[in-house]
Amino acid sequence: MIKFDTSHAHLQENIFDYQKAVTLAHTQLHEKSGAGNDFVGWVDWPKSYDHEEFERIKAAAKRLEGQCDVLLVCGIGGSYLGARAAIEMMRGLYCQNKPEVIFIGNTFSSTYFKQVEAYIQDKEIVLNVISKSGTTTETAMAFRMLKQLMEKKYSKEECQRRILATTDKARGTLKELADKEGYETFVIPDDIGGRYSVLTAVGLLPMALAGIDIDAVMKGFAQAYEDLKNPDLHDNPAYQYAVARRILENSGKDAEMLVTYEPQMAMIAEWWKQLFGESEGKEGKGILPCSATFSTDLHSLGQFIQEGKKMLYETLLLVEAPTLDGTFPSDAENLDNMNYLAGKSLDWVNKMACQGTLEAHEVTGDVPNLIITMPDMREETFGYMCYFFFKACAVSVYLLNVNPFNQPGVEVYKKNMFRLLGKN
Ligand SMILES: O=P(O)(O)OC[C@H]1O[C@](O)(CO)[C@@H](O)[C@@H]1O
Repeated sequence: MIKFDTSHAHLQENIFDYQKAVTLAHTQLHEKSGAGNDFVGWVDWPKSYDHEEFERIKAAAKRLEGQCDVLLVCGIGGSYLGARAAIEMMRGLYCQNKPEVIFIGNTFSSTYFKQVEAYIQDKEIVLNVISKSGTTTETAMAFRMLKQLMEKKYSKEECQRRILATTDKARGTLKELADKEGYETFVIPDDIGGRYSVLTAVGLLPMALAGIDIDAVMKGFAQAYEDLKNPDLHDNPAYQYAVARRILENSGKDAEMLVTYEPQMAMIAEWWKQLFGESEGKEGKGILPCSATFSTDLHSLGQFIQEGKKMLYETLLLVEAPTLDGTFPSDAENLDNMNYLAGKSLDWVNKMACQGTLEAHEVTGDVPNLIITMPDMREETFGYMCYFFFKACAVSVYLLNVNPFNQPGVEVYKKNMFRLLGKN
């Protein structure tokens, strides 16, 4: 379903020379014998996920269908990015179906919170708070304020219907609070870290509440599990991508720019940045993950990519069939001289821009390009793509001799912040 192409990357080593190291990384993942092996629950999740909970997610979505104008999804990092990436990719950015989805609890910005608060005042709302620890400050602050707002607006029983908590199965502040208040709870599994959790309740509940067919998402996820379970590099595009990254790094590329040509995929890039950045960026190692949306950013970052320091390579995340398309109209007067495009499809123009840019960057600019192609931006493809990136990331990071499943560096800012906030 996903195709991977290195023919524009000018790799200076042979991918297949890495077979031994890849087989070892694959075995460590599947046999849970590598670094961070407490957090590899996602590897078998397409098969082993909790089917009973999955049905509860669908039931909650059905129960609340048509009852909210705005779905508030309160979380940060791995408890936020996947759900947003999924919903934006599959629904597009100006979806007219209800509910509107607003993400909150992912910033300390007072203006952001107050504007959302004012915006939802007269709207029917449902709130899904998502936090494994329950103590993440951005999320906990927003949740307290939203909870109070909802308690003013709705009865206790109605709050119990409209507030859903996704958290640890047994412990933690949020689990205790939810049980005490009588909210329905959904589980973030112990052995799946935040950035690998989008196809647990963390992402599936917001997706289902937003009207997305999560059966189809899980079908694509399971398909990827089958397609990518062979360690043979000839048969495994995710592992080819994992190796290509290391080869490009060996040739002096310190940054990987994930490029999409669809604005509704911009959050996929944000999700991908956390996945690779938190998994790989430690012990002074790693490729900096960054992103761009073309052609928009060709009018800003394009200059640097074309002629700036040769420190980066691009990974194009391309889509064969757009969700919607149209035809460019002809104009009798042609005052804007645009008639040369009359009758062409809008997506064809986007594809030609991509082709021209690839040639400009690769050939003239000497910037290697890896190409990942997906058939569309629909449910099955989303599920498939998640597993593709999970496996590619974990194996790529194992090849670097780094634990892909911890994030010790994230705690440093928190310590300083808590000291300044007077938390003991
Ligand atoms: O679900 P929680 O505990 O609120 O954590 C959210 C995010 O915070 C981090 O721990 C980093 O601070 C991420 O790894 C995680 O995805």
